[in-house]
Amino acid sequence: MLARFNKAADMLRLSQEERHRLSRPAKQILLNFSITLDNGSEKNFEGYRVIHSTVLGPSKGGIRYDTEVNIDEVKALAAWMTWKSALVGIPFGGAKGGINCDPSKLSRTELEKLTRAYTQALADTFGPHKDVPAPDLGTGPDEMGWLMDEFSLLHGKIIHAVVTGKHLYAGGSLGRVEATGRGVSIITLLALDKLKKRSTTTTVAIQGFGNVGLHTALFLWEQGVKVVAVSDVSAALFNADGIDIPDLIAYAGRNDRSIYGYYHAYPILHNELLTLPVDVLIPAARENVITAANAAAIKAGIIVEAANGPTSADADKILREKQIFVVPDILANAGGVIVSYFEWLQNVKNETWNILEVNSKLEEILEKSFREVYATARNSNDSLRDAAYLLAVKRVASAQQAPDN
Ligand SMILES: NC(=O)C1=CN([C@@H]2O[C@H](COP(=O)(O)OP(=O)(O)OC[C@H]3O[C@@H](n4cnc5c(N)ncnc54)[C@H](OP(=O)(O)O)[C@@H]3O)[C@@H](O)[C@H]2O)C=CC1
Ligand SMILES: O=C(O)CCC(=O)C(=O)O
Repeated sequence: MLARFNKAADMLRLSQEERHRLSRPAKQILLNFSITLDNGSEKNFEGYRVIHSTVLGPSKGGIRYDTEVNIDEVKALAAWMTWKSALVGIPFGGAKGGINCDPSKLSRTELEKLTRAYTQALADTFGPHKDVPAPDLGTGPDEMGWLMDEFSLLHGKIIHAVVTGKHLYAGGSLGRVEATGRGVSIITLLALDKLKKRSTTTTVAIQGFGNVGLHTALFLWEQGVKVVAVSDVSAALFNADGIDIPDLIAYAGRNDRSIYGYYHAYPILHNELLTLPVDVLIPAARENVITAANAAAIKAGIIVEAANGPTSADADKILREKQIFVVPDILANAGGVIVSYFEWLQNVKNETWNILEVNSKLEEILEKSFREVYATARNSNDSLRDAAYLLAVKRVASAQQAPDN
């Protein structure tokens, strides 16, 4: 994050003071709390919430339940949220949170206790006009619902707008569950169109088959794009004729959400997926999967970063030399936070929008943002990533310098 930020700061000729103010988080919270497990024993957890910036509005960003989450990761993810919201022009700052845990090893009751304990610890930090969490890796509508419920109990009234990504019955928005994947698919099609590479034979490989990967695969499949490879932790699968995504989703639904053992595709090695000869590679799982070690072997002409931070800074240079068209995460996966903004607006104004309204507004914002980033990159002969950072950092820096701040 810092390598990319510093490049934009150089281009904008920001002073050392401005760089510090913009790049360092406004607040970092490290939590330590325990819950009673189903077997009666106590278990201690470390939790995090980092508020990177509130310059453009209340801080906004997901909560991650994962064994690899740590304060440094959350700091980078929080800053990415600031640049993402600024880039697509929604009035939020950036934040991120997490709990170091393995959600697959916790029961539903334990996950609920964990989420409620985390919310209690952050009851003074969260708030509809202060800091508004959302789902990320390892969390979803259940966790967001428990968070909303606990926060409301602590404040003695229902407060829907404290969190987004909730179930519909708990004040969620139509279209939020699939928003990030829908956004990734919109951006992928825009990139293919721009490069005149969209055809009936366009092929895509997707790493990750969770919320983002699954919905990206589904929407691209619906548009006639051949999804030839997908993976989760348990397996990586390939079918040169294209995988029947609805059939795979149904299979995973019967198989504890795992794609392992699906019989209409061949198992391949996880690393192989990243270097397949496809038109588009979509990393939709974790950070730092495209590195200096494998970047030279990538054969896709387009990479659409659905995950946050999937490409390491030293891999960027190699991808640029190979003239791979990389759509950066802060643009590619912004669909989630955009529809989170719509959910927050509906909650604050007590409104319910229909799905056509949600999806058409989402598409409008993403198309405009893609056009802006593409034009900026062309004018300055920079990568889309440099252009996106330039636009985003400039917006936050100008707001910070404005007389009101
Ligand atoms: N949810 C959202 O709205 C947004 C998410 N993002 C980003 O998108 C990414 C994915 O998030 P999300 O889909 O919500 O998370 P989920 O927890 O829903 O899904 C993660 C997926 O990645 C898979 N995975 C994890 N590690 C690997 C690996 N090494 N190789 C292959 N697959 C792997 C998981 O497999 P398994 O199920 O087997 O564990 C799972 O299929 C993250 O970077 C997140 O920050 C960005 C914007 C918004
Ligand atoms: O929906 C949101 O508010 C944030 C989602 C998120 O964490 C992300 O975009 O990385």
